[in-house]
This record gives sequence, C-alpha cells and structure tokens, in this order.
Amino acid sequence: MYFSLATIVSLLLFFSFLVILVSKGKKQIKLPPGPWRLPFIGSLHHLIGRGLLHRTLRNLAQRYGGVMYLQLGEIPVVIISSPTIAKELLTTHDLAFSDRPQSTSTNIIFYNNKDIAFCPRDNYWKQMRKICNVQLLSAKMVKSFGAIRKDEISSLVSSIRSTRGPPINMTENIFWFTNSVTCSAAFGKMFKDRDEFIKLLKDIFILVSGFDVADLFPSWKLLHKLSGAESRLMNVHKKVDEIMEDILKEHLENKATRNKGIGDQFGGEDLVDVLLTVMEDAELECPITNDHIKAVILDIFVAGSETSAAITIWVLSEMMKNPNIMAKAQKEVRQVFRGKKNYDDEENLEKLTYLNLVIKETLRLHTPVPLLPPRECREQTDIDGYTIPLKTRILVNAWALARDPESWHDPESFIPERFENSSIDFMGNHFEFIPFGAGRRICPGILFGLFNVKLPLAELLYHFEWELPYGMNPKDLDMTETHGLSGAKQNDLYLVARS
Ligand code: HEM
Repeated sequence: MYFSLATIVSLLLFFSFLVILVSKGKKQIKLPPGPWRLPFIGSLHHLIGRGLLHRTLRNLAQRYGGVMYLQLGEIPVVIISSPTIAKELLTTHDLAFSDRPQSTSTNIIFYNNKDIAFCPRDNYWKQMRKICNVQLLSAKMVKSFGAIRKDEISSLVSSIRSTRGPPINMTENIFWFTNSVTCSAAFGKMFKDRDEFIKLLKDIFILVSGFDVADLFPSWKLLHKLSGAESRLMNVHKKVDEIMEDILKEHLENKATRNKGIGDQFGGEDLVDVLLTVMEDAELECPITNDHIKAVILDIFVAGSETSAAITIWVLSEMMKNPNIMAKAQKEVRQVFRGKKNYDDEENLEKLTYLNLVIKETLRLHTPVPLLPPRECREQTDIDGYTIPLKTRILVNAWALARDPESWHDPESFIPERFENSSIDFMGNHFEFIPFGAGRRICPGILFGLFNVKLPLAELLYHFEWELPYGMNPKDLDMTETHGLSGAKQNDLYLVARS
C-alpha cells in the first residue's frame, strides 16, 4: 500500500495538532532554568573535561541560579546551590526527596543496596536507620570504642616516632588509622585479614565514588559491559564477600561458645555482634540476613573512613600553610594535656576549643562530600516556583553552599575565628554549612567520625613539631582537590616530624 506525499504531510499535521491539543489540556510545568542541551547527551558537554564537578556546577549555578536543571544523558538532574532552596528541599519537602536513585556500582557492592546509605527510603531503611541511631552508632557505643582509638593512636605515634627524620606519608598513615579503628570497632581485635581488607576498601571507594557515564544511560545495558566497570566491581565484591563471610562465620562460632559460657576470644561486643543479635529478633518488621549485615558494615567503612581521613589531612595541610594557626592550636593542646596523667582521655578533646574551630573551618572550606549523595524525587514537587518532576535526581552542592558569598564573609579564606561566638553548627540546621547533609538522610556517623578526626590531630600536635619536607615554603604546599566525588586532597601529604 502506497501513500502520496500530500497524504503523509496531512497525517503528520493532524497528529501534531492532536499532540498540541493534548499537551494544552495538561497542566504546564515550569522546569528550573539550565544551560542549553544537545540531543542524546543533554547537558553533559557542559560538564565533561571542565575540571572538578562541584566547581563546574557552582560556575553554572552562578549563571542559572540556585536551582538549576540539567539533562545528563537519560537522567533529569536538578542542582541546588542556594542555602534558602536547600532548606526548602531538606525540611519542608524532605519526605519527597529522601529517596536514593539506584546505580549499578552501589547495587553490586552493597548486595542489591541492602545497606543504609544507598537503599531507597522504604520500611527496611527506616528500620536500619533506627538500629544505627539507637545501637550501632549511638553515643554510648561510639564512646565504648575509646580503648580501640587509644590503641591505634599509640601505634601511629610510635610508628612516627621511630621514623626519625625522613618525610612521612601522612595521607597513608591517617587512612590506615581511621580504617584500623573502624575494622576493630566492626570486627573486633582478632581480625586476621585486616591488611587485605583495607586495601580492597580503597578500590571500592574509588569505584563507588566515580562518575560512571554508563549510569547516565540506564537503557544502554551494553554500555555497562563495555566500560569494564561492571567486571571490576564484581571482582572486588567477590573478594570482599569472601572475607566478610569468614568474619560472620567466626563471630557465629564465637557467639555459640559465649552462649555456652566458655569465654570470649574476640574481646568486647563489636558491630557485627550487635547486628547478629538484631538478626535473631523475631519481631523485626523486615527480617535481616547475612547479606544485610555485610552491606551495612561495608557502608560504615565506605561512608565513614575516607571522609574522616580526608578531613584530618586537610586540617593538617591548612595548619602547615598557616603556621600561626598551627602554633595556636598546638599551644592549646599542650596547655590542656600537660601535667595530666590521663591526658589522652577523650573528655579532654572537648576542651580543645580552638582546634574544634579549625576542624569546623576545614569542614567548610574542604567539604569532604562536596555534592551530597544523590536524592530522587518520589513525587512531583514545586520548589521556588519551579516544578521538579517525579524521578528527577537532586544534587545538593554542599561545597557551593559553604562558599556562598552571600552567607560568608571572605568565603575563600581559611579563618577558624569566623566560628567564634557563632551559633552556626553542622547538625543540619544551618543550610549554608551542611558537611554531614541534612534532613532524614543526615549522616548518622557524625560522632564516630569526629572522634576519628579530633583524636589523631590532638595527639599529633601534642607529641611532635611538624615541618614541610626539603625546606618547602608553606605557600607552595599543593592544595588541589581530587577528581571523583570525594573532596579529598589529590596528592599525598608528606611531613617531617620532630619529637
Ligand atoms: C567527617 C566524617 C564524615 C562526613 C563528612 C560524612 C558526611 C556524610 C554525608 C554528607 C552524608 C549524606 C547525607 C545526606 O544525604 O544528607 C552521609 C551519610 C551517611 N554517613 Fe557519613 N560522614 C562522615 C562520617 C561517617 C561515619 C564515621 C559513619 C559511620 C561510622 C558514617 C555513616 C554514614 C551513613 C550510614 C550514611 C547514610 C545515611 C542515609 O542515607 O540514611 N559517616 N555522611
């Protein structure tokens, strides 16, 4: 059957007319403004090859506003860069925006997102957040890990003391410290595969925090295979799973012996013990299995260790760059600790007022998670006069909020004193400063993380004088941030320690 050209044109005109009529019948939605888009890739050309993502997004937001719309491949994304709009999103509309989108990498690593950080906001997430707040990361539990922290810090101090002269890779040492503390807290002191496990965690962090282009084209299944990322993820996952299975087996055997009253080979209760006890609770709304336990424990490592290590390294770097700040913080630590028999009691950390200001200012200037992990819109919502359609991904640029010139005086400079006599805190109430996020999804590990930052800093200031290697001028210290989604320092920090 053949149609003449005139018939085809008439049909096309008829259908276009129908489409216009139908769309006029629907309520018009007003998307937030954003840069121009290309077919297929959308706005990707505004981001690729333009440097660090959070900086590029801030530059675009300066042109298009605090709420900006991008089309990244097949994914609609809204970027929030204004404290007022962040507040509206994370308080008034938090319920609509507390879901997480699913991605291939987190699905593979976290046992089909059976963890807390990347799982959707469902009853399972609610149950696990509660267990996290009340048991795993409660103030009581975190304080009970004080002995582990003391042990690990004294190994770090001894190892630095024994170096006697040559530059020390502080980035590696601090990363090892935070992971060792987390390992002992999660698995107990007798964990035999610790070194292998910590190495694998580094790989996981790189794979999970990368910007995987394949995730932007979910319908192109082949792209995931071609990029090679999937097989790398499966490989690491398999190795980590074998180690974690062994840990669970050992803990179950230990629990059985303990129940028989034969004694405890592992020392006090660790996070795996707590989760195994939770697993036995027949009243749980969402029963948990070994995979859930493994996913939650991995979460604690991935979400907690790199962030704490990154911020500690930035504090050290900023103090090396600003010798006056270093001198003031060191004087305070020595005054507070001097003459005390138990100087390393963690209560003393609270008395380090100036060091706490330095940490706060570092969290502002070097936001460890510059773009908060993506949220997904679960119902169409109006924000600041614009419509955010269902399933849109939301990226809150916490880094941009912390440098917003309308909220901060001289935002690019490192000035710890700005927080003196200021009520601004990082508990998710001041939207110009949300290094731990805000709303229902706010970080549950703030206390655990802060102990892992304050303790090594205080001890390193107390025991050593610090110098840059090879007579380097503090002005020349490289402060470049890494690529990827973490805001860590790109190059390792090397320092010379004098006892
Ligand atoms: C300085 C250290 C840390 C920083 C800067 C940090 C930052 C963050 C941020 C920005 C989020 C996302 C919040 C949001 O979406 O609004 C988050 C979530 C999370 N963090 Fe932390 N974190 C730190 C330490 C820790 C530690 C030590 C742990 C565990 C021991 C931890 C466990 C988690 C978990 C489980 C989530 C997911 C929460 C959810 O989605 O419900 N974090 N963290």
